[in-house]
Amino acid sequence: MIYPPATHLNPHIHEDPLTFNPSRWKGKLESNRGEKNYLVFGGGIRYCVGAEFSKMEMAIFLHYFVTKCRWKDIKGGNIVRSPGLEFPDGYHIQIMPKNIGVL
Ligand code: HEM
Repeated sequence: MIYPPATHLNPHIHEDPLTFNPSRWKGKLESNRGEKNYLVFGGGIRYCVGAEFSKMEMAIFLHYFVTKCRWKDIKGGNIVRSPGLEFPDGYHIQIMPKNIGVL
């Protein structure tokens, strides 16, 4: 049984692993078949068939979200890693179009 956080959150493998830094992957994940230190989509012959679709979908979503919207924390947002990522109190945000003020 593989325990992905053992590598994903290991500071000897990934510098400052809890910092949001998408640029850390630049030039490192070229095979698109997974590698032993990046197991988000599994690896080897059982590598996720939806990996490229999911990455494209997330990139499109994030692009529109940050260019068209603003958001404000409302409540929650406490993170528990056990080993998956969980928000026990939820994470509520208010989303507004970028050109309209907060009501
Ligand atoms: C962020 C989204 C996704 C994540 C994190 C993810 C993660 C994974 C992981 C870790 C595996 C390997 C499981 C194992 O080794 O036992 C896997 C396999 C698989 N995933 Fe995904 N997946 C995602 C999205 C998708 C999507 C959108 C599809 C379909 C359109 C999909 C279809 C599959 C299939 C069919 C397998 C089995 C491949 C095989 O056994 O040959 N996944 N996924």
